[in-house]
Amino acid sequence: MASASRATPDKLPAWQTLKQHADELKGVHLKTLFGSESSRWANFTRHEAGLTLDLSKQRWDDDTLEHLLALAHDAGVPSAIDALLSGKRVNVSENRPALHTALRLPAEATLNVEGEDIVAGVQESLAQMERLVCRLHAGQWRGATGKPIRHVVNLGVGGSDLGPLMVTHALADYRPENIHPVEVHFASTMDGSQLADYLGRLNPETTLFVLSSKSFTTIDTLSNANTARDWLLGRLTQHSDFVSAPPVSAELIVRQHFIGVSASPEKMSEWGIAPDHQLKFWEWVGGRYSLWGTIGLPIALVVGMTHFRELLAGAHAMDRHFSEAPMEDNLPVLLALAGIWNVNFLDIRAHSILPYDGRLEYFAAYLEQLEMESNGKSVTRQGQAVNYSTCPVLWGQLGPNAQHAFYQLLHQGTQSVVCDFIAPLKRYDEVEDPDTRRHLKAQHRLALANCFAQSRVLMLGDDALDDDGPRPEHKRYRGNQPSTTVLLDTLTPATLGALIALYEHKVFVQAVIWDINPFDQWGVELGKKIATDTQGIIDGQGDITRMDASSRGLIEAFWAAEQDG
Ligand SMILES: O=P(O)(O)OC[C@H]1O[C@](O)(CO)[C@@H](O)[C@@H]1O
Repeated sequence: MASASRATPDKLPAWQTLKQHADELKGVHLKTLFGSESSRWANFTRHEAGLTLDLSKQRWDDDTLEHLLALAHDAGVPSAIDALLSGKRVNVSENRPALHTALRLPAEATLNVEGEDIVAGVQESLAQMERLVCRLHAGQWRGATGKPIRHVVNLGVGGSDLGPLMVTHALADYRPENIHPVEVHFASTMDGSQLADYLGRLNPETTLFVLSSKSFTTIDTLSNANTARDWLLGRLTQHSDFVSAPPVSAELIVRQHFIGVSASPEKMSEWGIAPDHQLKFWEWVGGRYSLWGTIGLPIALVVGMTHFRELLAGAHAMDRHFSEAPMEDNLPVLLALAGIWNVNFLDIRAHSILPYDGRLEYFAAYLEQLEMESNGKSVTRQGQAVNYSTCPVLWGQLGPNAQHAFYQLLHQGTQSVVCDFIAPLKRYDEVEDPDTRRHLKAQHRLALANCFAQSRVLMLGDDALDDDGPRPEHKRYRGNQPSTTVLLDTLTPATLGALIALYEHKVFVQAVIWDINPFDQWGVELGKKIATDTQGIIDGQGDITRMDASSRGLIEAFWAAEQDG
């Protein structure tokens, strides 16, 4: 990481140069940039690890990129990349490394961190996960009444939910054949509504819960876990209409129906998870960076270990590129610099993520945590308030659906938004029936046509039309909205791994330039504490008169509703 004494980015010479350069470029429309540079596609597009990154529709030119690269250099990006990948304590507020990249190193690699090679431990944790996956896929994992497990419900939230949820959905086509069928589900919300749905329709005899929580203290997950345990105990320790088998002991139920995944084995044991059903990981893996290890158990259950390892290999290919490629060809660095340019120099602080592939339905939700929990910070690594913007507001959903929802604002709203379009070049080759394949391939072409059309209209506005006849103001498009397009050669475990790693490293490079720590999340702590106090007051154990009028009114409304029955 950059040295503790480095200047904040706004004090670096390249920052001032960029400010002046932005003043010159601000009045230049994107269509003009394209008009004057026929080589934009070649200049601003790079291909790596099955991904094509097209940055040509950013509102920048060759000089901009040169100045941004100087900024990255002055901010110490190359040495920060080394520090990250070699296991230096880059997470300064928690005084530990951030070694998610170690989770995807090849088995034969070594990585010495503070005198210890950590690769062997990582491989052993993957091997333990593989043993559990094999038992489930062989139908050998039996519930307390002796029936093979058919349903696995992941109970986790944030990084213990979003990554596995996103990847299992994206790679559902990669389910291995000829295995005992195990369906994977996710329940995250503390209100219990997702879990209640599963409890209403799953058979307790054949359902296994994975308690996924790095800290094993997250109330959302623990409250779901307690509900699940009571549901199992209620159904399986006594005779019921629902369960045919004779009652079994509570101990056996907890043993056979729960796996724990956490960095705290003590807390898993306290909760009652059997030691051989505990999958561990390390404090040096951040929650939102944890899908690559044992938190990825639901992924391995859906796609099998072979595909899971391909996911890791794809991410590792991006890690190597990140580590070795010169900055001007380095995809994560370039993606990060485009973001810095938009946020800090063009004042564009809204960012939309728009995949044109239904399999990437949860990608935006995943990135919302990755980017905003990492870089939604306003103090430097030395604890001083920043006087420049950091992470933009980031949101998104499937592009084709968003076209019918919020694209109106992108095209004619009052503020600039930068968009990331994401799509695979090839799709549906594996569909066996020729007629269905032909139809689906036509739908893929339709989706790509829309994807390419939208970024073009956002760029050119009215000029996307050949006919520029007079039209009323409400039908005008100003264009000039920047965008990035990421094309996957095809969506595979490997290219998905590379895509996720691309964004992880982008976030890191931006954090280095902004001089903030992307690996902590102190901003979520106060809310948790006040929620505990508020729960006490709701339960009648605290002093409501200490509260503000609004919060008091809300609690009293709840009490009144409870009394009404
Ligand atoms: O895995 P855990 O410890 O349950 O935490 C879940 C999530 O909660 C957070 O700590 C935020 O509250 C995230 O950073 C994390 O991914």
